Amino acid sequence: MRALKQFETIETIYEEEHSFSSPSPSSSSSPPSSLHPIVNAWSLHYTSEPNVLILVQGTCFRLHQDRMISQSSYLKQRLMGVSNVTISPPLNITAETFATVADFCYTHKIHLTPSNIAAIKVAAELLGMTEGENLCEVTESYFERVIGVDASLVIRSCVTMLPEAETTASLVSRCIEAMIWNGDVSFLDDVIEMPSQDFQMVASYLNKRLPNHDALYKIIDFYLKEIKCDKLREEQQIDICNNLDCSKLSHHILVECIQNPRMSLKFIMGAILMEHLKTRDSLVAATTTITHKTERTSLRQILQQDTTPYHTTNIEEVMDSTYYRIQSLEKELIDMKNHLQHHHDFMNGNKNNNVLNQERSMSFHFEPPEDSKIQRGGRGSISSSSFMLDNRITKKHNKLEMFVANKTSLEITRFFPYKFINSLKNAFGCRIQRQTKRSKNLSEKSSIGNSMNILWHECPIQKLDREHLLQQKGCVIWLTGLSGSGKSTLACFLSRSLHSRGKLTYILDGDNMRHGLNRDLSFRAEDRSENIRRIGEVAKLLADAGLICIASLISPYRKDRDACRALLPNGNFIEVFIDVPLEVCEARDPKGLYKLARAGKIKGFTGIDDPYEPPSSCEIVLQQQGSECTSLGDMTKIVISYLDKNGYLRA
Ligand SMILES: Nc1ncnc2c1ncn2[C@@H]1O[C@H](COP(=O)(O)OS(=O)(=O)O)[C@@H](OP(=O)(O)O)[C@H]1O
Ligand SMILES: Nc1ncnc2c1ncn2[C@@H]1O[C@H](COP(=O)(O)OP(=O)(O)O)[C@@H](O)[C@H]1O
Repeated sequence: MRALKQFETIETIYEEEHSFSSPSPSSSSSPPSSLHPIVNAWSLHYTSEPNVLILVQGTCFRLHQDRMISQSSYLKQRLMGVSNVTISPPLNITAETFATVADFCYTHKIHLTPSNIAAIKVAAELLGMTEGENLCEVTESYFERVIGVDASLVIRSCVTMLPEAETTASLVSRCIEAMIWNGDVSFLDDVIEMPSQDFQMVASYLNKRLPNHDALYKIIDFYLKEIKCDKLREEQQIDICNNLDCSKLSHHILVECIQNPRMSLKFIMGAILMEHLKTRDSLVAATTTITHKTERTSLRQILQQDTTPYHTTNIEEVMDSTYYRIQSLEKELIDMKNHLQHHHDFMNGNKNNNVLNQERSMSFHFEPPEDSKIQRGGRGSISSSSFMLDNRITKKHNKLEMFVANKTSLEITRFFPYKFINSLKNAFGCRIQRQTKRSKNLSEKSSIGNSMNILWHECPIQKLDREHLLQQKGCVIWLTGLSGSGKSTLACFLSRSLHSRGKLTYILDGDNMRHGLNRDLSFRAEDRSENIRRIGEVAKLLADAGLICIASLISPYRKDRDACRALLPNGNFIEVFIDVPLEVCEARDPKGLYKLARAGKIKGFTGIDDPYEPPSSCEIVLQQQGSECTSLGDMTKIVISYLDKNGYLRA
């Protein structure tokens, strides 16, 4: 193919065709003038007039049919037996782009840039330019090269060409993929501009392209967070989340997903199952000696296998507990025998007449109670099915019987020492699980921190019992944010509102705690960590007491907050980020501290010369609405409705 530069005489044979079909002549405009000389030169050289009209978004192009159909399968099909064709939306090609493409059809030269590549590539794909010199290939090879060096520019032009940019050649997802490889996250600015249906499409392409979905999770989470999930319909949110494949997420991201309130419930369920299967696989891998395991395992088999270790653990616990109960029974029986022996000897003064050494007296028979003082019954009593204490022990002709028969129940309790009764209560009265725990703890003396040989003491009244009493679930609402963001104020609002619903709360305010428990701590990083750790520990106790504990402190470092979260059972730590910009907090400056910090009179002030690390994923984010602060009433409602929905306000 000869370049048209070589033509010496060029006449203008190109002309606008105002009468060409729709739209009306008034809406037509001229194609770029650079195309005129090229078409003219071609006409002169081959002595053939332009013989087709192509109308592109209001602009008429008079061109040579053979030039166009030799390169474009779309035009070849459309121009069959006709001499005019209209290219209009939804075919997303502008007149300017078409002129460049037409130019290429004549000259096989094209000037590609990061800003025009998307439009030209899309046009080439839509027009099926895979014939002849092949604009599809030319643009493809340029695109591949340019995204390696300038993907941030390219993606901008690609996003404006959505959805075609994605449907024709996956341009946006390929840019994102390239940028992920280069560690460049500036594409997030472009992502946020996408309408949800475009984002959904790009995410679905990324789903297929990316071998690991950690980055895709971050992109989806960012999108859901920034556009605020509540602006999406539930199905849209589900569709977006469905682009994540749990099996392609690494462990820590999977765990993060499960706890992420922005993820759809369906996705979280899938993630939990995947986490469970992964854990199971690791366990199986660690324990099994089978090396050739090629056959597929059915879900039924998996579940059956899973229940086996569970049952084994249960059986072990019950056996532990039974063993402990037998041991303590034996011990108490020996004690009881010794005490009876002792009293018997004492009363009779006859050490040789030892009834308890006779075979018969080894078994105790307690008569059915007439007015029993301690009976089988509720928690705290001797709850064995076989022990009933009466004020008479029947052992005819035995002096012991007479002695006992004359005693009041109080004396009987003296006679059977408290320790014995308490031990019997322990041996019989406590629930198996609790007993098991205690039996373990008894044998496991630990060293914690600087303390040696310390035991954990279990009490039969536990968190669930207290929660039942209070009709609420013990938890920690952890308010974090800059100084002046409104933590203390919101804590009071929450406490008051919950109080009026009959719920028991307690506030741990950073400022207040520094007046007492934490008075020895400064604002250096390590002291802040210690401050947060201590408050976390106290909060944990309050939650265990069944209270709704509201901790309100800057807690600027993510790892410290995460450490507090880890202290509590899952779901008991509700992190609330009061996301108020520094400028707003600084303008409020209720204590004048920002002013002092700016003047350098306070060093290491959060937000000024000490960092604040916002939560990367927390249960609730309370953000400004545009330039307006969310009202305290609304913030309170958001938190309380979270508590309500998640069952914290009932036992
Ligand atoms: N250097 C520095 N940085 C931040 N804050 C400072 C500082 N010095 C004093 N204050 C005042 O102390 C309050 C913060 O205490 P906290 O215990 O919440 O802080 S932290 O969680 O240990 O970071 C904080 O109170 P709030 O305004 O309630 O947050 C400040 O008033
Ligand atoms: N949602 C809100 N809108 C407007 N002002 C608020 C809001 N929340 C708190 N404030 C005001 O901001 C200032 C700082 O609030 P405070 O609760 O002391 O913050 P923190 O405990 O985070 O330092 C107070 O004067 C308070 O009245």
